Amino acid sequence: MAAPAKGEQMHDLNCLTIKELEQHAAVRMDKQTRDYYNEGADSGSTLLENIQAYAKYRIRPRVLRDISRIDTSVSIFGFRSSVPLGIAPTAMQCLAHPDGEIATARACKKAGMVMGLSSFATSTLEDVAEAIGSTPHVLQLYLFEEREHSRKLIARAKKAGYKAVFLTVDTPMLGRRNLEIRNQFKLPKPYKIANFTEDPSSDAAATVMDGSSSAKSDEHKTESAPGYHDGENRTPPRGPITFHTHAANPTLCWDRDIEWLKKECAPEMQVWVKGIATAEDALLAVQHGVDGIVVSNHGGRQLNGALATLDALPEVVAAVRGKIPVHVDGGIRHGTDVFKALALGADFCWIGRPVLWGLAYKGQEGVELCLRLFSDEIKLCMGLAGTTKVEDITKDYLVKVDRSGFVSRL
Ligand SMILES: Cc1cc2nc3c(=O)[nH]c(=O)nc-3n(C[C@H](O)[C@H](O)[C@H](O)COP(=O)(O)O)c2cc1C
Ligand SMILES: O=C(O)C(=O)c1ccccc1
Repeated sequence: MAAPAKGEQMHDLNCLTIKELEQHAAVRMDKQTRDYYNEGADSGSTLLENIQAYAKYRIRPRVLRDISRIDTSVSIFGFRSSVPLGIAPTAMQCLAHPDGEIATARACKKAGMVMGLSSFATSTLEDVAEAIGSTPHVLQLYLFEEREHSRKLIARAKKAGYKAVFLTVDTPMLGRRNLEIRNQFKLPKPYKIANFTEDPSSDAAATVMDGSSSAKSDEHKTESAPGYHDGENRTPPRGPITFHTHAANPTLCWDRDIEWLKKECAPEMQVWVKGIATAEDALLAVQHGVDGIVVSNHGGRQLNGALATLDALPEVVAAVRGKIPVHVDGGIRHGTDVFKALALGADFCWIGRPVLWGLAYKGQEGVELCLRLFSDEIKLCMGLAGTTKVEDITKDYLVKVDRSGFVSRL
């Protein structure tokens, strides 16, 4: 770390960009972790397009506007977030660094940024809540077919002060990730899927703890059938029952499940849906009274061939018409990406992999660096584009460049 001269910012001269952070992380992670974190589903084209979509837009900078006071902050969950950017929930952060989600929580607290915690975290939701203190935190939820697991998790989250539940809706089946399959990905000892270990008799705990096929899988086959809600006595997937089988819930549907979740979460926690990609589903989300939407394709890890999230964003924004907040994640690697997403109508953005790379690079310090790089870039972009307030970032600041180089106003 270079010592800052007066009035200068602190830089890590070995790591000045998120691209460099990715490169440092790549050589520090073992192959299984690197592949699990970085890959997308199938050929990975949606993962790539999430990133490339940002290059289709260019900024129209305005000048001579006195940008000496730039305010990058926004209100979210009754809190003033330092930037319009939060940390998306990603599973098993202890694979990147032993401090895992706790390091991420501490870095978020320092930066004044909201954190999403995965249901499949390697730290308990209570420990993460304690580490982040009064900075808002939300719990990502996979609604299990065994409702009791979800009910317990929701009750714990309420007690620990989580502001919202983000129901992940893009995993009715798990996307095909070929490197994960080839590596026979398993959570190495001593790490645990921390939120499900308290009740060793439960299916989820028994199967997520070691990720392997065991005597429990046979029990699961017979016991879990009543967990399906369509009345059919279907057989759960064959083969090893792992936490992957539990994350994917093919029975999820709007009427029954959103109503159930809203009742369970009220009044303390909001209910958001994460993984909306169309105007039709955005309208359904509004009709079902959810509190907010995250336009997401799970970082290109689910349906490969799905639209890049930045390309899905405008139709969602148009459909929602300001009735509820619309957030976006996927492929955000620069401050200018955040600016472009906001200009296209997003209220807030989230980053997934860059935080994992920060963790792998230097634990909490690496996450702090990641968040600082984004914050500095957002401020610089706003200033150079001629904006001093986040609310002022509108589509007037963007043009779209098509493949032949033709530039059009939005
Ligand atoms: C390694 C990894 C694990 C993830 N785990 C979860 C998860 O447990 N729950 C969830 O809803 N999304 C999960 N996501 C998706 C992220 O929340 C987010 O949508 C995505 O990472 C955003 O794309 P980005 O990585 O390009 O920023 C995961 C993503 C990655 C890369
Ligand atoms: O890897 C993922 O993208 C993910 O969401 C997940 C997390 C834990 C278990 C299964 C899937």
